[in-house]
Amino acid sequence: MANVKVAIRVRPLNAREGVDGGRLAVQVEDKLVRIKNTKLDGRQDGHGDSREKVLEFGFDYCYWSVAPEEPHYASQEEVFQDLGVSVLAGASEGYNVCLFAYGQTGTGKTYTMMGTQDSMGLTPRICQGLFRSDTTFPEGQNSSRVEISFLEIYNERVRDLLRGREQKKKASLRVREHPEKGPYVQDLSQHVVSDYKQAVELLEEGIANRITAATHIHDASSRSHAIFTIQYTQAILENNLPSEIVSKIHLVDLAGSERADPHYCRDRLTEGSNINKSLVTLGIVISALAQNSQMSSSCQSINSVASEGDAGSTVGSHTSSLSGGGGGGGGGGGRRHCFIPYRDSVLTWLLKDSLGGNSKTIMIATVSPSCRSYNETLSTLRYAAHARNIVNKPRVNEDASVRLIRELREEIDRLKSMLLSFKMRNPSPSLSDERDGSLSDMVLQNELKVDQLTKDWSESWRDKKELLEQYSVDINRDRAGFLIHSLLPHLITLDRDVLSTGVTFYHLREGVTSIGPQDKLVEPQIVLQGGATCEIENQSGVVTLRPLPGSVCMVNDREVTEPCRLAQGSVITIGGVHKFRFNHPAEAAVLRERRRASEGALNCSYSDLRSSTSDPRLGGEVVPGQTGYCVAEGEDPASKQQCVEDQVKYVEERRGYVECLRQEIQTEQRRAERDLESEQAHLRQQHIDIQQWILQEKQRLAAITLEERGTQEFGVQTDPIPSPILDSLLTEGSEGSEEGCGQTVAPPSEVVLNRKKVVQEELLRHHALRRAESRFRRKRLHYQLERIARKRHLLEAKRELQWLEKALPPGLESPASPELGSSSSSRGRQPVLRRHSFSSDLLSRLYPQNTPIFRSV
Ligand SMILES: Nc1ncnc2c1ncn2[C@@H]1O[C@H](COP(=O)(O)OP(=O)(O)OP(=O)(O)O)[C@@H](O)[C@H]1O
Repeated sequence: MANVKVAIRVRPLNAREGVDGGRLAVQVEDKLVRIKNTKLDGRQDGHGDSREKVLEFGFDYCYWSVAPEEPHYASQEEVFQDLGVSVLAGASEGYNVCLFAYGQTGTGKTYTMMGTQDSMGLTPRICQGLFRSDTTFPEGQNSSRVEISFLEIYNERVRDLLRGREQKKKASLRVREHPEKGPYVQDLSQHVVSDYKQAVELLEEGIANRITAATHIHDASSRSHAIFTIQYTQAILENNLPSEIVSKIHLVDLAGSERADPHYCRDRLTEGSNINKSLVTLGIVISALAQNSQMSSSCQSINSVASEGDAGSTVGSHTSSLSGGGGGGGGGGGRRHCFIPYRDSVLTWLLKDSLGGNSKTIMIATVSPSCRSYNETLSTLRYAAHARNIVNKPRVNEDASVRLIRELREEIDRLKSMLLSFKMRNPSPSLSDERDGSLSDMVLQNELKVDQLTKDWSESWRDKKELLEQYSVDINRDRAGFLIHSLLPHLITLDRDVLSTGVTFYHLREGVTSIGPQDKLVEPQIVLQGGATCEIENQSGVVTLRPLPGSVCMVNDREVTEPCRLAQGSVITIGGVHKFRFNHPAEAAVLRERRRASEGALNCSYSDLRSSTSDPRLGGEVVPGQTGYCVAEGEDPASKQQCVEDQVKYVEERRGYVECLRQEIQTEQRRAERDLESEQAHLRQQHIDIQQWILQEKQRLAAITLEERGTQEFGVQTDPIPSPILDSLLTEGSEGSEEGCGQTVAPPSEVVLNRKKVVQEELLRHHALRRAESRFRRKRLHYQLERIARKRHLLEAKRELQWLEKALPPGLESPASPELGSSSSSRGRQPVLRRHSFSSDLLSRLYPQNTPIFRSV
């Protein structure tokens, strides 16, 4: 439980207030604020007027910021040292914290919360403090993440202040309520920041987007309530127990309350009435909460009344006016708890947790010292006095498992000390044995439980952390999308279900990742519905898919029955329904580098060369016969030599690669031909088998028919019976039986039954043959398409090689491949080639020697 802390800050007199001598109505002394009604000065004290001449209010902090030369002047730094530091302390302990500035328009809310160019306010100072607080824990034992969002509530609508320019005028965002996390703004942009500079840039961007306008009192009055939220997540390792605590810091700059002026334009009046409406709701909420808190704790109520002294009665009367008399008097007269109308305004709804909920809350009420603002200042002080009575229930936002482990550890300590004191009091073993034993058992049990829980939690934590380390999420500020980077090979689900909306990533770590249904004996790492099973092995970056018996696996729509190496971008289908895209970030990086290199070689050719050789101002060394190489300005001969060597090495590698592709195409072609031939032979054999079987069956049927009909003369054909003949046999048999049926109803004869069976069998065999034929045709087409794709790949590689060879210095070029022709060395001038930066080490790991890109299946 924690009361809302309240601070009062008195700003300097402004030009308007200073004209009539600048009479002051407010005084500050330590934690007391006195307000004097100067209108009563001329009258006899108290006579004929029930109003108090001087009212006194007690607060947690009072800041006098009227004139810097005064001894008790409170600067921005002093305010930060009290309020900002306690915000940071609360956040670092894992509490939600809210700091909000309330006050009449022009009294210094924005100055206090945001500050000016020369005088930083609380918000930027708190951001600064957040990025400094990493030193609280020993090195390497904690890490933190800071996410920022910034919104304004204008005319009861929520706008995202960090949505980029093009979306500035877009419709308002919706406020929703999560059953556990409470109210939140749907689609509000969150921005991960890693240093103070980024945080302040966001703050400035939001402030620039905020709606301000000139009013009679203030030239740049904020016309909206602004909520700057920092989500601060800390990962901590304490007593070997890793944990994560999350704290939300709301820094709120409310719009100023003001009296409606009929001379304002309609927009200004609507704004004003909305501002006032939400502030009145805030007042009612504060008042009702204060009343509830007082009822709940009579003790607290007495304390607060005592500390407020005379002001208590004033506050009490004001409560009823704010709450519309709904909750009875402020002194705890009502029996039932008041209803808190959080939802009556967007502001109170969003600040629900900060007011009476899970948050440590500080209110800073800003006032003018001038006697001209007596009424507004008094109203602000009463408002603030109410807020002081609100009791919140802040709790550390940590994982339930961590809390349980900590509580169990505390319990163990308690039991151990009980055991110790028991032993000390009963030194005789006979007396203490029983009790001692049960206590020891409890300690032991709890210790075992804690050990297990700590182990489980640490493992799951490590897994999660490892996973997070491999990913980085980039939420793009100005555009709608966001990007997830991962360094490990991974699968992304391609869901067929149109109603599925999530995206799932599966990391393929070093070793074997098993994929299959949950009901397997050993639970697979990737669980799929249905009977689909396979394994994917990642061995030093080489990822291989291994289908398991009884499951159909396809890679790029081609069925695989043997282990198959996966390449970047492959589409895998497991069990016909589960589709994934395979990504290999390291391989993709190498491929991108290659592409860039070949594009670079193509692009930076003759134009570079021409300029480097013809324009001496460029400073490139022009060597007759060797023009165009490594013409980076001022490069020394050694690095040029190195550059040329690199180029030669790269060309060699590419040549090997082209050769490897060519061989692979030939091997694949031979394999495909062999495969198709054997399949064709199989088909042929199948066809012959069917024919032979038909012949046998025909003969068998003829024999049975003859046997059955005895002397009846039925002609038996001796040539092979194709399917239509069997059909006619069946018809013949049927006709025969129909004839019989014309006279007597007899069961079908054995011949008829046999014929039917044979016909069915024949149909089945023909159907199987047709299926095998169409499979064969598909396979042939597939091989053709694959060959085309391989050839295209080879062509691209050859073209790249051609360019690279052309770029080699004369004398250095190795003999070009016969297919490429002799074009490379015959050209007069050579194109410029830049140095390539990819690692050949990585390349050889990803593409080990003799590993074909298209793996045979
Ligand atoms: N403590 C202070 N010291 C110096 N100047 C101050 C102080 N407080 C406020 N001011 C000045 O008073 C003027 C009004 O302040 P500010 O804009 O912060 O008021 P506000 O309460 O946010 O007004 P509104 O509610 O209309 O937005 C500004 O020019 C600001 O620089």
